[in-house]
Order: sequence, then structure tokens, then C-alpha cells
Amino acid sequence: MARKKIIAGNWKMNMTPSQAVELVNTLKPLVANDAVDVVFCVPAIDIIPAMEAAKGTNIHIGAENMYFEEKGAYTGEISPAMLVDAGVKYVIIGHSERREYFAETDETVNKKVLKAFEHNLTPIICCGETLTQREQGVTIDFVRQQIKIAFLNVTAQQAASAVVAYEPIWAIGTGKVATTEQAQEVCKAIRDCIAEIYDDATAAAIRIQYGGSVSASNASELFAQADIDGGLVGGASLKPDFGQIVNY
Ligand SMILES: O=C(CO)COP(=O)(O)O
Repeated sequence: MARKKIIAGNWKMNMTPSQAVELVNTLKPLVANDAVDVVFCVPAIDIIPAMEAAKGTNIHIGAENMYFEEKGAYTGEISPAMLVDAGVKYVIIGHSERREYFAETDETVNKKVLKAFEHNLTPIICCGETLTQREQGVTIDFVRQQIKIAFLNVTAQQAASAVVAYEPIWAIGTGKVATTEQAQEVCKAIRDCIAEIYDDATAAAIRIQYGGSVSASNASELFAQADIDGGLVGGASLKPDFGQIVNY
């Protein structure tokens, strides 16, 4: 069966709650496309107002992060149960900005992935190399390691429902998009790695996105690649362009 594409916006640290409502209202007629899953991953404080504004549309509201404990003395963190209670289904885990600025590691990513599945949340698991790693020729080794650790103790059934976002760090927010060949090569390597860990059926089911300077002009070529099942979109998800990306 063909995999349904999943196109997600990552708003990062943008949009106050009232701006979030305005943006959802602007984008909702533009992102109508039932052929793909459309997700807006928004700051925690925007989840509830964005969810209200998106009611009755095809838009899923997702989160940008969550903690790996159930509850307790973790000042400032958001628990999986909080997300579930608010109606969230998708949560970004291990974005490179979380790894760089908030000390997330492959191990904490794995803990968060396991906790997300425990709560029936679908993780959008981010991976991707730095420019130095690409120049050193270790991109695929590095990404395979990230994937292998992220999926430790994850069952095949859970993995089949997961989303992986391949985001080369050098392409994030830089306007330097990976070539379609580069993006396809790594997304295929990720799928092959999933086949090695699990089996062919799991590899055929998991959805793999590309992220990094996705725009209205490059989306259709990227999403046409055999192993690219959609995108994780930063800057362009805050603009009407996102409508064009969703209707690539
Ligand atoms: O980090 C990204 C999405 O998670 C990509 O950001 P840009 O689309 O702004 O490059």
C-alpha cells in the first residue's frame, strides 16, 4: 500500500497565542488537502488556541517537544499526558535545535520516543548530519547511528507508525536545500536501516520526511522521490507558501 504523505510545519519559537489563531485562520483554506496528513507543530502555549481555530479542518495540531517522564518536579517541561489531553497526536522529538541548544542526546531521544508510543503519540523523530560530517563522508554512518539508538526497544508495530524527519543541519534555515539526490539517498538509507532492525514490511510502512529549506518551489521535486514521504517545514510553514507545499 502506498504511504500517505505527511507534511508538517515546525513553527519553532514563533507566534504568540493570538498570532497562532490568526495564522491558523489564514492557512486553513490554503492547506485543505485530504490526500496528505497536514500537521502544524506549534509552541506548547499555542496548542490549545490553535486546536480551537483548526476545529473542523484537516489540520492536526502537534507539539515541538515533550519530556520523557510522566509527571513531577521537572519545572518548565510538558508531559505526554498533557499533550494527549489537549488532543495532540504528533510530537517532534530530537530536533537538531533541541540537540544543540538543550543538550538532547540520542539516549534522551530514545527515552522520549518510547514514552510517546506509551501514550499513543506519533513521534516525528529528527536526525541529520552537520556540514562537517557531510564533508567527512560520514553522513550515512552518523544518521544510521542516530536511527539505531532512537529505535532501541521500539517494537516493529510502533516503528511502522513512526515518522522520521531527515534534516541535514546545514540545510536548516539556510536556504541551502539538499539536492533531491542527496535527500533521497539518505532517506533510502534510513529505510534500509529500519529494514535491518525490523523487517521489510516495517520499512515499507514507516514514513520518512525531508526537512531543511523546503519551499513552494522545491517541494514537488523532493516529494516525488521514492523514499521521501513528505516534509518537515520551518520558515515556509509560517507563510501562505505552506498551502502550496501541502498542495505540491
Ligand atoms: O528545521 C526545520 C524544520 O524542522 C527546517 O527549517 P527551515 O524549513 O526553516 O529550513
